[in-house]
Amino acid sequence: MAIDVKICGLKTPAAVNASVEGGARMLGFNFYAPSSRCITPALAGALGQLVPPHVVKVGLVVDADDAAIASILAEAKLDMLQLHGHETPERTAEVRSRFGLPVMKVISVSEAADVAAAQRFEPVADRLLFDAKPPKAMKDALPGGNAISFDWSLLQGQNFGRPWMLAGGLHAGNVAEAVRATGAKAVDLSSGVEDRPGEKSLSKIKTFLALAQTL
Ligand SMILES: O=C(O)c1ccccc1N[C@@H]1O[C@H](COP(=O)(O)O)[C@@H](O)[C@H]1O
Repeated sequence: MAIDVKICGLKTPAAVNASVEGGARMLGFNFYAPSSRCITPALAGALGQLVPPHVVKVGLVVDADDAAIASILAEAKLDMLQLHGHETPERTAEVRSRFGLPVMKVISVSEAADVAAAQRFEPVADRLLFDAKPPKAMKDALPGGNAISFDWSLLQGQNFGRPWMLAGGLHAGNVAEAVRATGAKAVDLSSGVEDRPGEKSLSKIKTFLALAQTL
C-alpha cells in the first residue's frame, strides 16, 4: 500500500527533483504573495520543466481574480489550480470553466460544520483538500501552511463525492496516525518537509516520501 503525496511550496530545482525522485504524485507552486513560499510564475514555469508528465503540477492561489490567474498561467504550465482562500462554490465553478483546468478546493476545518460545508463544493470541484483553519489568535497566520493540524476525528467515517486529500501540520512523525484516523489516501504538506518556513529540506522530503510508500 502507498498513499499519494503532494509536496507544496517548492522553490528550487533540487527540491523539485527530490520530490519527483521520491515518488510525489503532485507538486505545489505557491503564488500567494505574503507567503515565504511564494514564487513568480516565471520560476514556476522553469521548475515545471523538470517535472515528468505523470506528476501533477498544482498552482496554489488565494482569492485570486481572473487577471492574476491568467498571468500565472501565461508563464507556468500547470495541471491543476488549488483554491486556498474563501472562494465560494460559484467562484470555484467559474475558475474551473474559465481556465479549463481541474480545481482542488480547500476546506478549512476547525469543527464538524466545516467538514459538512464541503458538500457544497462537490458539484464544482475536482478534488477537495481538508486543511486546518488558521486560529484567529495566531499572529501572522497564513490561510494555510501554518504547520498546524485539526482534529482528525472530524473526518472519521466521512464519505465525499470527490477524491480528497488531508493537509495541515503533517510530517514524518504524525502522518501514519493521521492516515489511520482519517482514512486519507492522499496527503499534502509543506512545513513538515522544511528546516524553516520557505526552506525545503531534501532529506525530510526523501524520508517523508519513503514512509508514504509504506502507508
Ligand atoms: O504554504 C503556504 O505558505 C500557504 C500559504 C497560503 C495558503 C496555503 C499555504 N499552504 C498550504 O497549506 C497546507 C498545509 O500546509 P502545512 O503542511 O501545514 O505547512 C498545504 O496544502 C499547503 O499547500
